[in-house]
Order: sequence, then C-alpha cells, then structure tokens
Amino acid sequence: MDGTRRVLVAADKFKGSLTAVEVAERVTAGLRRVVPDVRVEALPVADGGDGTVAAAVAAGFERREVRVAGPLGDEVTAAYALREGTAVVEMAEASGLQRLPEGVLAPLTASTYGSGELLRAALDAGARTIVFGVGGSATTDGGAGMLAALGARFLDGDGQPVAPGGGGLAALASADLSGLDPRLSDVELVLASDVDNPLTGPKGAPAVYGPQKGASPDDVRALDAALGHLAKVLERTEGVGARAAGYAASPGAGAAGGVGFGAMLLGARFRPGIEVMLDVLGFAPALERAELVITGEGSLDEQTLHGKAPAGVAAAARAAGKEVVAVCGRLALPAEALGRAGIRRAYPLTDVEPDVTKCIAEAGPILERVAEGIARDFLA
Ligand SMILES: Nc1ncnc2c1ncn2[C@@H]1O[C@H](COP(=O)(O)OP(=O)(O)O)[C@@H](O)[C@H]1O
Ligand SMILES: O=C(O)[C@H](O)COP(=O)(O)O
Repeated sequence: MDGTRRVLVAADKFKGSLTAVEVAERVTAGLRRVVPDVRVEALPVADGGDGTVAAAVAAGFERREVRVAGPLGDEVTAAYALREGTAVVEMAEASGLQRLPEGVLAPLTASTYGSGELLRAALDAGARTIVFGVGGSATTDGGAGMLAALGARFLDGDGQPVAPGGGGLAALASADLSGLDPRLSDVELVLASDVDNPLTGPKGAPAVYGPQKGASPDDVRALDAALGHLAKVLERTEGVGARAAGYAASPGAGAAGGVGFGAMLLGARFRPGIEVMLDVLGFAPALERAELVITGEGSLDEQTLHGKAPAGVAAAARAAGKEVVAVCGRLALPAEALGRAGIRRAYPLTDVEPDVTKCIAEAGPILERVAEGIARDFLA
C-alpha cells in the first residue's frame, strides 16, 4: 500500500435535486479539495426504479433509445442499456410518472404497454439476460399492457381488446397468452424491485401505491377488484392455470402497479433491486479496491432501511469489512438505526445549510462542502 486513500462513491440520486452521477461528481470534488491525491472510484447506483438505466450507462453499458408508447399511448423516447448480452430495462423510462403528459395522473387508464415494447427491443437486440427494473410507475394494470405488447390478448365479452389501464380490466372476459413472443422462453428475465408487496389486498399494489398515482379510495377499490379479476381470468387461461394464483400472492407481484405479477407470468425471477443492480454494475470488485465507501440518497429515512440502495450498499460493504458513511439531503434516522444498517455516520446537506429550499436549489455546491467534512473526518 502506498498511503493513497481509496474511496468508493456508490450513492443513489437525490430525487428532485441531483442525479446519482452528479452526486458522485460533487462528492469527488469535495474530497479532492481536502485530500488532493485521494483515489475516488464513482459507481452511481440505483435500485431498479428511475435512474437505473443511467447507473448502468455510467458503469459502461451502451445506451440505446427506442420510441415506445408512454403511459397514455402517446409516443415517448425511452432508453435501455446493453452490455455483452445483458440488457437493463427500466420500466419508468416508458411507463413512469414523469412520462405522463403534463404530469396529469391517470390511475385507471395508464398502461404498461410501452414497457412491453422496451422488453421487445431488448429481445430484438439479442439480449440473453434482461434485468427488468420496476418502480416509479404511473400504472396499476397488473402488467396487462406489457403482456399485450409482447403478444398476449386481453378480451372483453364481445371478443374486443379491453381498454388500456387497470380500469379496463374490469371488463376482461378472457385472456390468450399463446401468442407471447417465443424468444421470452430463452432469456433469463430478472424482476428487480425494492418492494415485496403481493398483487392485491391491504398490502397490494392498488392499496399501497395507488394513491401516489392519483387513485381515490373508490379508484383503489376498483383497481384492487380489477387486478383480482385479472388473476382469476388467468387462472382459467390455458398455459397459466393455478400458477396465476401463486404469482398473485408472491412477494413482488404488487411491484409497480402489479407489473411484477405480469413479469412472473413471463417467467421472471424476483430479486431485490439493489442486489441485482450491485451485481450488474460490478460493485464487488470496486468494493475490494476501496477502504471507505460513501453511499446515500435524497432522504435517509425509515424506507431506506427497507431495501433501498444505501441499505444494500452498506450491507455489502459491511460484509466486506469496509467503513461506510452516507450523504443525503435530509436525515430522518437516529444514529442507532444507521448503525444497525452498517452506516457509521450520515452527513445531511441540512447540517451545512439549514434552509431546505436552498439545499435543494444549490444541492451541488453544498454537497461538495459536506464531502469536505467527510474527508476531514475520515481521510485527513
Ligand atoms: N438537496 C436536497 N436537500 C434536502 N432534501 C432533499 C434534497 N434532495 C432531495 N431531498 C429530499 O429527498 C426526497 C427524495 O428522496 P430520495 O431518497 O432521493 O428518493 P425516494 O423518493 O426514491 O426515496 C425529496 O422529496 C426531498 O425531501
Ligand atoms: O419504488 C417504487 O416506487 C415502488 O417499487 C413501487 O413501485 P410503483 O411506485 O411503480 O408502484
């Protein structure tokens, strides 16, 4: 060892103020100001939700763009990432809340059709493994739109396709999965999600995530019934049968408006999003080279402990015996909870600048000052 300090910056975005790439750049700049010869490796991370393709691209994947249907059917440009037969497909790129025209929520009509088109693009590109990162979606359609884009048919009593979105599933009379793209049976499909909710019920997708997509209590009841109905119709569909009930009750089926359920019908294996992404991004070898790991996200809170990126990074780093600190916009966890998660200390921007509006508007320069503090505490 030559005495040079080695740091790995593996943080998620600060949603609303900094991308994960910007977080890594700002932290690096702050560390260098105090310890000019510090060796910093940047590995922006994501947990399957928005920012997942950007993290893969930062790690060396090729960015590919495709025109697909947005949540309401209007065309959008969506990206996926590809490297050596592995594609990283981010559902939010096609069906995310940020893709809603004018940002107007559409809980009953938003469809995952475009996510199915993105998966098809990955198949067209020759992917053998597809990591399907979900979360941040505008949709609650059980993945029916996605399945339709891949060749399934969802018909009403008159034999006509049902209307797009979870609301349309109430009229579902029959389903036909025989036309699904045959290439799906030859690929490894991994469902990367940070939630373990089932499809329906009190912990299901409509009840837990419907309201943030604009669903009223009545909409939640309607969507819960519609997704339950989808599972029942699939139970009597050739080639699916009892598997549908099993998947509906499985952890992760309720991810991203039930797209987890649809992905399971395609043979997807559910894995916690941050674990999958750390593998895909090459975290383990980077970790080996580092002595200090800096992770983080916009808000370090109770949710963070439940499978969010910093918790996954800290768990892996602690298992390798590395010191972990975190940066964040706001901190809502006591020191003991951080300690249990393997985070030695958290550095919120609000410690440097108590005015939260400024912390968001001037997040970059403030984060640099926060990183200077980390350098003084751990590297000087
Ligand atoms: N620069 C910032 N300063 C203070 N708080 C921030 C800043 N950036 C983001 N936040 C807070 O973090 C929240 C986003 O949390 P984050 O952990 O990034 O995403 P998620 O919603 O996926 O958990 C924002 O709503 C805001 O409260
Ligand atoms: O990260 C999320 O937002 C959760 O996975 C829930 O997914 P959703 O918001 O797309 O329903």
